[in-house]
Amino acid sequence: MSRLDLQKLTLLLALVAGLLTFGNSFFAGYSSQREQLFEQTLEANRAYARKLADTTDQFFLNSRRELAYAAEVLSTRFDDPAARDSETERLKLKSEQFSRAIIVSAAGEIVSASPESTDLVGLKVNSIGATRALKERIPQTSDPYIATDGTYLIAVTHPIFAPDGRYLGFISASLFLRERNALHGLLGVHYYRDGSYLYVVDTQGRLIFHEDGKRVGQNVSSNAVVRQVLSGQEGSQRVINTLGVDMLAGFAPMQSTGWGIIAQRPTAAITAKLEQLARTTLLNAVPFTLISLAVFWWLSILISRPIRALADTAEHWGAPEAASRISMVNSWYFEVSRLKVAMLAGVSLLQQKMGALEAASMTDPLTGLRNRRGLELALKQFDLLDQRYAAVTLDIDHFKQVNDQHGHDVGDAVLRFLAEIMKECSRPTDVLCRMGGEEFLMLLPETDASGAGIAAERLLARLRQTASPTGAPVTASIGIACSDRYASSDATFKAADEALYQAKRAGRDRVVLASA
Ligand SMILES: Nc1nc2c(ncn2[C@@H]2O[C@H](COP(=O)(O)OP(=O)(O)OP(=O)(O)O)[C@@H](O)[C@H]2O)c(=O)[nH]1
Repeated sequence: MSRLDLQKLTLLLALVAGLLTFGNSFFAGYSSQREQLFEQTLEANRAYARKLADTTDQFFLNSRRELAYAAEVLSTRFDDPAARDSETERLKLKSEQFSRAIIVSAAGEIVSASPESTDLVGLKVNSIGATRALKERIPQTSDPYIATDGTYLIAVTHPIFAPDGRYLGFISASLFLRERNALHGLLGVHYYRDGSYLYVVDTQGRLIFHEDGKRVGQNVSSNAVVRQVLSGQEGSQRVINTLGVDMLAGFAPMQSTGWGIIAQRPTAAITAKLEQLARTTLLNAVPFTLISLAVFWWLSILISRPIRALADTAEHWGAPEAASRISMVNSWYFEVSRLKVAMLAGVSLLQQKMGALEAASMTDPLTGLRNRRGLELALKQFDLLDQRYAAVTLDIDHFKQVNDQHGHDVGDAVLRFLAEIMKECSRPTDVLCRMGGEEFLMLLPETDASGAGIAAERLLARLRQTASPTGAPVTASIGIACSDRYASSDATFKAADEALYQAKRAGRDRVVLASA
């Protein structure tokens, strides 16, 4: 598996951060919108239930007034069949509010009915509603009951009294609950087609009105909302309905009858709407997300590029061009510029140390002159530049005696002393080496035999004139050979050595030029 680099890492971090932020705000927005919608729906349903309760109350008030008027008319004409039929007819047909209108005598006999087709006239009433009306003799709106002819209804009744106070009977207008009735006109048109509906319960919690006509008559008093509205409360509540559906219900009681009106909307309808909204929001967010990703990607490249460039140079710190490669990195932000400065310092330190080590490996520790490795490097450079040189070999005379007479330390000091004299008597371009023991070699570039001879004589003269660490001057013998006369550097050195040997044999303290 490839290792994660900074660019991928920054991109990944940006992605994770972006997703978390987006997810967080998305879900926070979603939840708060849902709560808000729930509250709005609950309040709308409460207000709607209230409005319908008021409208329905008004309907029953008006109905009572109508009946009161009819009772007034009939108080003096109760015995007139035409008058009775005229009132039932008016109530049933002209108002078109009621399913049926009847007049019942004080003896409990139906004396007029509209529509006439019902053929009720002459029947004795025995239903709960009629019995109660006959007994209580007051205007009232009944709870639902099954009428004498088996119809499930509610009835608005008004007693009829003669002017002398004699009870004559009552007039009744009824709504057939299992048929289309005035309540449908008042309540039936609901505003949503998403499972929202409303229903009306009587004081016992039985359904008087429901969009599903088959449920009329069913007792739903176990419903928490029904219990509240029947206790006279108005309000709203999230509730699981009798069929197990999660609903947002608003409810209001009716003043005139004590019934309750409940308007409700399925919670799922709102959630579905919100989910649609969420999908749209997500889809709308796609282009923005893509643009953000592209920007993040571009930024991650910008941020990681200098770090990567620095990391690449780190693999080649030892290389001579490392410093210049690091310098070229575009350190456009603070951290990278700090890192770059630190790396440059590190590289320079490393190269110094490496240079020092390299120099040490080519230097004779006692004298500070080049050793054999140093000589080889110098020869390579001469070869590269095709440079000729004069090889000057030098050996201290009777050095053994120095050691013997003055001790090894003084011998060392004499070797250092000679090295200093060699440096003083040479040019910066001359290559000065200690070949081992008390043997030295000088390469004088672009110098011919006579030039080298003059330089060697000058050095010997200087030695003769200067007191060495022994307290007295030391002398040396020198052999010279010029490279242009020999096939190789080895041959040149060999020739110079032979010349030195001749100088020793000839009595030392002298210069001998190799005879090629
Ligand atoms: N103090 C000191 N002595 C060294 C060092 N290297 C070699 N020698 C001594 O140098 C002496 C070289 O002596 P020889 O090669 O016999 O020659 P010489 O005495 O210089 O005599 P000629 O060369 O013939 O003039 C030896 O005694 C070595 O011990 C060194 O690094 N320090």
